[in-house]
Amino acid sequence: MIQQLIEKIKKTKAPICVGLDPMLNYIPEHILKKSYNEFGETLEGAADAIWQFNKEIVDHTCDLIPSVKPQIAMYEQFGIEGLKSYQKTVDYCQQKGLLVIGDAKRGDIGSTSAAYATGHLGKVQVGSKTYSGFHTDFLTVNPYLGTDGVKPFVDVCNSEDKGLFVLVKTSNPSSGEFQDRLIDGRPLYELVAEKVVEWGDTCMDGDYSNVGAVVGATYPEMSKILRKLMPRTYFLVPGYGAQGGTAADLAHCFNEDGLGAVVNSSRGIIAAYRQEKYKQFGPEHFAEASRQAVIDMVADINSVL
Ligand SMILES: O=C(O)c1cc(=O)[nH]c(=O)n1[C@@H]1O[C@H](COP(=O)(O)O)[C@@H](O)[C@H]1O
Repeated sequence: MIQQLIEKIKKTKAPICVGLDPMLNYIPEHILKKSYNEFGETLEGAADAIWQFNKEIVDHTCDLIPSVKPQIAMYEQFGIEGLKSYQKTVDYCQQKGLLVIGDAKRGDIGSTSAAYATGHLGKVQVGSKTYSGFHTDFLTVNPYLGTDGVKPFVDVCNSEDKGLFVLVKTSNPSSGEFQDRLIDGRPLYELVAEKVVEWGDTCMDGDYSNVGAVVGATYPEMSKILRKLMPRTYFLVPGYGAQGGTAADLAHCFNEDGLGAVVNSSRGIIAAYRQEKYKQFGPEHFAEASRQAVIDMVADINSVL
């Protein structure tokens, strides 16, 4: 699966994914009004609004990008109706030729992880039939429970040709509370990185592994070390844009071949029309503002490669 992502990155010259993290307060009034008129101010109305919003952004950016990353929490907050919009978004993006990184950060004891892996990446058996639940191409995984919590995801990657991004060093301000703690003189994120390499060795797809790592753009010194520790691991790099990460901070996440990382921006793209820089588009043309923000992000990142 990682080779499919690499092919699309090479074709678009855009090592990015657009984070589809819709919040109602980013959604322009005209979309909200239409959905509320049809479904009322209900969970169904909200779910319809986030779907319409996503669809327009995808329509305006899909020719420029290789991948998207819907964050499931943004959908789950609207219950089942929200999850239906998550599913519709995944289907639509895949129809448009995009690879979908499901951001669900799952991980549990082995048997429960196996069910998560089945639901998000694999196939479930129902009597004589099999079905794909959310059928995303990649999934973010929390490694806190250790190898037996991660292995079921790796197994599904091998049987279904899917991919993972395992949290190694996250972008948030408190990430160091646990991740930077020294164990036998070494930070925990390095030990997790070594495990990710070990898990990934069983799941190679060409030069890179289908088991990738999440490495935040907000900790550039650490990404430099991690890039060396994990030469054949693809990085999903969140934290660019809204969280303060810059192109200069990203340079170390890439290998010398210009590959090795896919940079996410969510609010910076989907809510671009609210930024001073893109205000001229106005809320009616929010998706055109997103398109321009994608063009600017790609140019910015390519300038450091
Ligand atoms: O796994 C992730 O994608 C993730 C890991 C991390 O360390 N930091 C992080 O921000 N994310 C996600 O990346 C997205 C960042 O959104 P923006 O800050 O709006 O670009 C959100 O969906 C986060 O949940």
